[in-house]
Amino acid sequence: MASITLNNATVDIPIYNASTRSLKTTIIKAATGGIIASDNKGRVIIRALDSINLSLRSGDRVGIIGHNGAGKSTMLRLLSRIYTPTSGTAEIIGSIGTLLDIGIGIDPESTGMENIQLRGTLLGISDEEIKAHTEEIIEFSDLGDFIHMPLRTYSTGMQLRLAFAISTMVRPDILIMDEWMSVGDEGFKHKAKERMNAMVGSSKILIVATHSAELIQTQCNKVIWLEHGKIKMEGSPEDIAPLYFNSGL
Ligand SMILES: Nc1ncnc2c1ncn2[C@@H]1O[C@H](COP(=O)(O)OP(=O)(O)OP(=O)(O)O)[C@@H](O)[C@H]1O
Repeated sequence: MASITLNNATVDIPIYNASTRSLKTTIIKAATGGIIASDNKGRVIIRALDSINLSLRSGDRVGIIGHNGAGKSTMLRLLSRIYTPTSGTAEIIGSIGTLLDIGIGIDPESTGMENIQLRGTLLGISDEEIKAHTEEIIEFSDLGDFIHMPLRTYSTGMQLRLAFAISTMVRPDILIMDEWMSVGDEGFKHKAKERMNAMVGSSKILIVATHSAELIQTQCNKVIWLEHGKIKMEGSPEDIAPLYFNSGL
């Protein structure tokens, strides 16, 4: 079973080096971004998500759309448990896998082998699971003996191959992605697509933030349209996508 329940979930990001005084003149709301405000202690905050109510169940394949700064990445971070709500609640049941910033946690001075361990640990994967997948990651990334060399000796494409192979080693209940990942040269792209499809196919809930109408039409059965940190509309791709993509945003 996998489920996500957000109840009036709000995410405020405190900004420590901004002054509230200069904001008093900013009456007109910016066209993009969350709401700039001050909290009850007078500190400047950005309300990136504002009172979100959401209920997702197994079988939901959700596309999150919205203009720049609407709150999509913040939503992905909240659903990945990177952020906790400032107020309201987020109940997330099921194992979570993310394909966000796949290069994070990759150390250029460490070897490929060491990076499998480092990045795997950062993704919350147990030592046993990392060990069980190591051979398969080496084979999939096609790095041969380079796996024993420091990452700074890899080309960008080689680094991406390894990062991708590590990030896709597990099959989570809830898969959270920032756009569709396309990595490597033509040969690798094909393999990577198959592996992505397998990961997406076995996930119970898929959440992808995207600016692509095609991705929404082909992969999603639900769309959430965010604007200034709030849900503006929620519904089927057939209903929501034309409204959003034809709105000139
Ligand atoms: N680390 C941060 N510090 C301060 N403000 C932030 C931070 N991250 C996001 N914000 C603010 O939160 C709001 C939502 O940002 P978010 O990155 O979630 O938007 P987005 O919809 O993913 O945008 P984009 O399509 O441009 O990536 C914006 O107003 C942004 O200024």
